[in-house]
Amino acid sequence: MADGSEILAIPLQTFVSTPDIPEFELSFRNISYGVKHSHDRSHSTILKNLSGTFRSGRLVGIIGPSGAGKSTLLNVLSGFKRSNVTGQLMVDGQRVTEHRSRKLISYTQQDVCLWTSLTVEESLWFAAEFKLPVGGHEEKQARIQELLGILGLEGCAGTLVGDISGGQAKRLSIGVELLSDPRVMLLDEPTSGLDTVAAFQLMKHVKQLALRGRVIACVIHQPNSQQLPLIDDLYVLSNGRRIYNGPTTALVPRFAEFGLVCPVFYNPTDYALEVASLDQEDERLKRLMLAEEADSFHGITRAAAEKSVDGSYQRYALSTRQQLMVLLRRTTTCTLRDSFQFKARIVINIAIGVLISAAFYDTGNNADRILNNTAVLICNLYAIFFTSIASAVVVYPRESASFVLESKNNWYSLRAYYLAKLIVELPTLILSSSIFFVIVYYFTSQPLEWLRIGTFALVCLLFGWISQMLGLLLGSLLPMQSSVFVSIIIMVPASLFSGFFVPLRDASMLVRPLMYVSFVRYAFEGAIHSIYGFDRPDLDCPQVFCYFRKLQRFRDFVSLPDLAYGYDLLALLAWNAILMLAVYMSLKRRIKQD
Ligand SMILES: Nc1ncnc2c1ncn2[C@@H]1O[C@H](COP(=O)(O)OP(=O)(O)OP(=O)(O)O)[C@@H](O)[C@H]1O
Repeated sequence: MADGSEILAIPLQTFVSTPDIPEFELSFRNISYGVKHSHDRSHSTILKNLSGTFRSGRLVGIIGPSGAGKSTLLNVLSGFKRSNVTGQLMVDGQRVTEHRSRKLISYTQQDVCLWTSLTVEESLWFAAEFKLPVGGHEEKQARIQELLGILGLEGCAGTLVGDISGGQAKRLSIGVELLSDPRVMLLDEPTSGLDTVAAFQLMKHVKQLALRGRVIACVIHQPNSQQLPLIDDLYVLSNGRRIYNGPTTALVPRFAEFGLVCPVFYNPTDYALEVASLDQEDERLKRLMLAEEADSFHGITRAAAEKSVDGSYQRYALSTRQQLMVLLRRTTTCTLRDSFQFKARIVINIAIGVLISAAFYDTGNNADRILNNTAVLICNLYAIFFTSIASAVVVYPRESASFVLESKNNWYSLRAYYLAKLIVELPTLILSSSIFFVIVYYFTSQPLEWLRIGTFALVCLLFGWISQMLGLLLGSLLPMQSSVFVSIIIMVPASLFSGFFVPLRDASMLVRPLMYVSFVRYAFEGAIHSIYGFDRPDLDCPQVFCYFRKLQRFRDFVSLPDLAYGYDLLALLAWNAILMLAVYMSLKRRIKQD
């Protein structure tokens, strides 16, 4: 890859200037967006009646003070924010509906959301598989190589995304969007966090993409004197209102018309930021805003507002089955490569299994230690719960952010993603918990009968799946810190009403309903049935007298109804179904959420 000195020496004329997309214009009219504050139910308008035009082949810089609404504008134009938005989006004067805009416009957010266990080239490959339905292997390979060249990523093509620099990651996230060849690219602060050389290098690549005939608009915090010549047009925002939309070179004279005179030798964008930061009551600024608003009404025709270019629309490039196959391949690659979490889960399961076995060694057939053996069963459930929920809660928030972004950019459907997720999670759960299960079952001397092993394993599996789903639900709803906290809190009432601490028969009328919904109770009861039900013969008694030698006494003691294993399974299955549906709904809500 070129170093900084080379880049700075590249004259602008060397950029590719032949557009490969016919000329067009993206315009938006009267865009307003408001939010309702949840704390005091007040309402504020973030974007106020914004209009503007971005032309293909030109690089547009969106600037404004912090909080002016730059990111919000990109979110609205890209369709990422849809509720509480009014206004129109048009291509060449024809209205574009929401679905169509998703196809035309790609949006690269400020935070890079990439799969760190894939290499740069693999990231582009998987994106190509999702986005380019037609074309064989060679064609995709050629497109990827071309993109690696355009974005200056050839040197790190084989490097894991987790190991590349911030600038390379930003270029890769642009490349990933470029694969589908969007006509409009919106970039939110692509240069943030980069040094001046890397920022210029990136802007140079972006400029080249614009020159190929796309509309490219990017939020830039403060373009420096190197970057400024690359920016053809500016869109300046002040407190959610437009104060300029036009060629960079015409900004200073335009402001001067309103008595806002840019000092000589001043960077015009610095001055634009100063103007945008003026008191909103400043007469010159008010006049400028009014004039801009009046200008923005020009050019909109009734015909333009009524026509639509939606036409036939296919949201995804692949069928659901094809999406599922690519998702499974990607997840498997990432899981195998980033095996730390999986290995850690196995090691933790073995360690806890050994600890429980040491503490309750050989209790299984001893009538005198039957209460200890009951503790083995509940400890077993706790271990499964925490190891299953913890991995989901810790890992999922990051993964779900990537999923939301890819889903909003129409890579694949929620259905395909969710199915792939479930298919990958199940063997992980089975493998990690069966190691633990075998250790504890054998060393605590539980009965070696297939019926009991099978029924107990089934209870553990269903309980583990509930824990995993609960982890995914929390991970998709809450930030990591909160979900870890909530996952621990949930276990307190769930175990209190498990029937281990307070048997159902002793529970007060107030507590009973809670026991009937506690998934830990059904798992615990199912485990007791497996181990002590199904007409198990009397236990060994190493003492002179063991009260619980006769197992019916123990079953009465724990108020275990006869023949209830099936009900326990049904209850666990119902919990699983509810949680799986809840995870699906919460992911659906995440995609729709602004
Ligand atoms: N969902 C929301 N709820 C409440 N306020 C919001 C919401 N979204 C945006 N805002 C407010 O809208 C304003 C504009 O936010 P936005 O992120 O678009 O600003 P920006 O110009 O991109 O700022 P910066 O340069 O600091 O990133 C801010 O005052 C922000 O607090």
